[in-house]
Amino acid sequence: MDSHAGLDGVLQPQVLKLTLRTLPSPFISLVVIPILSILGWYVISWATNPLKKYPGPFLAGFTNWWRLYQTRTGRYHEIVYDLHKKYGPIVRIGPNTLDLDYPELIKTIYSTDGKWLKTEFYHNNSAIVNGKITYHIFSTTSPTEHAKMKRPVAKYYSTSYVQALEPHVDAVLNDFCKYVEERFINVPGGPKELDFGEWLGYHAWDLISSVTFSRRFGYMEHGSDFDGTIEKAEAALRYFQTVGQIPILDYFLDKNPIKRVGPPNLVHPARIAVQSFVARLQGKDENYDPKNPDYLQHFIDSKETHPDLVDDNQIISDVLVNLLAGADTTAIALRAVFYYMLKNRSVYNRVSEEIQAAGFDRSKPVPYSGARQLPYLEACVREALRIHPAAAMLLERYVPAGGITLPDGSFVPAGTAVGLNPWVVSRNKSIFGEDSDTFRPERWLQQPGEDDEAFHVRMQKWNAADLTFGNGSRICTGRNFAMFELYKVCATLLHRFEIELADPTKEWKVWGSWFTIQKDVIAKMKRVYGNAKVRIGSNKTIIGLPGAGFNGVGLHFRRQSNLILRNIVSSFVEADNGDGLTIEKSSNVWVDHCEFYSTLARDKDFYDGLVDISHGSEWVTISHDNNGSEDTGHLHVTYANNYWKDCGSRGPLIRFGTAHIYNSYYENEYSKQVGYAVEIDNEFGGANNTAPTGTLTASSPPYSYSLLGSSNVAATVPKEVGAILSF
Ligand code: HEM
Repeated sequence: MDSHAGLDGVLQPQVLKLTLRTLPSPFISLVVIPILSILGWYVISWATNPLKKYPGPFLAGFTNWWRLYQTRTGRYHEIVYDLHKKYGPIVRIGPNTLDLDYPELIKTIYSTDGKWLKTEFYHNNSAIVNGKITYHIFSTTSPTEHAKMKRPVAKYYSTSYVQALEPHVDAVLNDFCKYVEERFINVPGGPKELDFGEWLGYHAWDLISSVTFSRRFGYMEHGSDFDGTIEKAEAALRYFQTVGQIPILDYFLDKNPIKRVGPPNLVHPARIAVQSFVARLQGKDENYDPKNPDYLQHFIDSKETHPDLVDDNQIISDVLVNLLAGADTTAIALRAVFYYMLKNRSVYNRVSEEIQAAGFDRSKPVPYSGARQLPYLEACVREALRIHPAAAMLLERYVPAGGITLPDGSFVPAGTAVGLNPWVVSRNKSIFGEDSDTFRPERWLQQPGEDDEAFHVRMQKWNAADLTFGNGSRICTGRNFAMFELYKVCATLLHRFEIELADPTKEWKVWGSWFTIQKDVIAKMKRVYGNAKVRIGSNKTIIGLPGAGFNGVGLHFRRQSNLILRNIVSSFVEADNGDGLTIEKSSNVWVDHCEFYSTLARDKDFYDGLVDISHGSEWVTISHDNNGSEDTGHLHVTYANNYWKDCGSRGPLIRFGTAHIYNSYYENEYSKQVGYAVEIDNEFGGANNTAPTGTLTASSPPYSYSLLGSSNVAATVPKEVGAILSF
């Protein structure tokens, strides 16, 4: 007892001290305890979470920061695909999120019944309008709101409306070809490398703006992302995919009222959208031709048909979604098709042969109706979209009330975020075969020994597993337009050009998460010309419909008589095939309203002549033609109302003949050849006619003709020449 009492006496103050010490210091109460509580909460949530049974990265079971971090690697698509290889068809990629690889669930999860709602992942794709967060057709998660936005405009994305956009697509595609030829092909020293991938992007942006408001952003013309919009759009995508993993971050970063650090504003597209809308309403939109409808006009019309649903803000929103959803996606798809074709030379050769054999008119873009008749091209496009889908992240949906039992028999409760990732499902080996990681277009064709029925059933199964454009009520609105663009652009470029990768051993670079953006597709292009001499017999009339012509095909009229050639465009005939038109030992020829051209960038003998009249040809008339001729034969030739521009030499060279040249305009001519000439009422663009004077007089020709007066020639003739006739 004593000793006890003694101990009490000694120890008591120390116990008191210890008790005081264990009272929480500010550090403990402000830091340690909250951390421990949070950790405890995490552990309890983890331990009690019904998704605990599913495999996946350890950290992903605790926090969405795991997947947020993965979006910053640029390899998100590959990381998730590898996880499926490791864990099987179900991978837990967040505490409440499952990434599934069950193609048979596509119809259920991406249904049209409005029960499987998009998650808040999509929400940060929104803006504050009049102080309120406003979602658009892509980002709204409410089925009611979505239906209200989609109903007024859905029909304008149907095949028939899309096909009516073909003139826009043709015009942009023609200019794409022109720019590429001028800047990278017909250049001193021959073709040079171009960043083909970037150019496909410029094309996609200019095209989507053209079909949306009949005005191009101008990236092709500038040959660069001159206003930074393409880069900003990529930055906005990076924000979207990253912040989407923890949606609440958007309220702090973008939607806070103090300082916005959200995605960059796309000022230029927004400004043009508003300008075009206002000009259109005022009837002052000079870019718009009512004969060629565009989406802006459709959206304005939708306000008339659905005044209760569409207001001006909705129209601007529809325009902007078109631009932002329809540019990068189609650019990625185009790059994928070309890259894989160019990497696999046998595929490239086969698809090129198919297109060349189809006999399309080389002077125009391939019509969509023709491009859709090419089975191997279709196989290439589908295979490229399969192996490189533009969107490669989970298309998240909430499991509705009642939950879902997965094919492995496990149960997933309501409220879980689930979905499939197009990148993963399109490589599913049970659907696409053991070689699903390989680009092999042939898989889309009927196989030897596979009857029609079996092929049909296989394609149905593959189509059902196709998530390239999403599925169900939230399927991509622009998919018909995207496919229209893909077929036309691929067919046209393969038809007009021979394309190869600058370094076939080099891989492209892909930065992937929500979109799989590619860089470094550097190529070399050459123009594909017809490569033939075509002989024409006597008594023929060849008249071109508007735009018709021959590229690289030399027409030969030899030892014949009576030929009329009108309204034809002839270009780039290499010397081996003669000239654009060669007339030898022939008589009675009328060439009218034709255009002949090649380029000054190549040696003058590479393409040789344009129109060559020689070996005693007789009674030839060249009228209303654009560009040049050479080597006039020693009999009678009339040149009336022609426009020669930038001819390198011999424009024309009159060695032996008698030429009557009048009402003709020579601009930038470099002809140094001599001959004999009596010229009347011509315009030499400031230069002098130094040819020795001949003996012809104004009344010598055995026909009547009228003169414009030399001072009127320059202003009049260029407008009246060339293949401008319509029949
Ligand atoms: C190859 C090109 C394209 C691809 C691969 C593509 C892909 C997709 C995907 C996967 C979705 C569904 C997203 C989800 O469910 O989470 C989607 C939605 C959408 N896409 Fe596309 N897209 C393409 C071109 C276009 C074009 C050209 C337009 C417009 C002209 C467009 C407009 C839209 C819109 C408005 C949505 C939202 C639809 C809705 O929720 O009702 N897309 N796209």
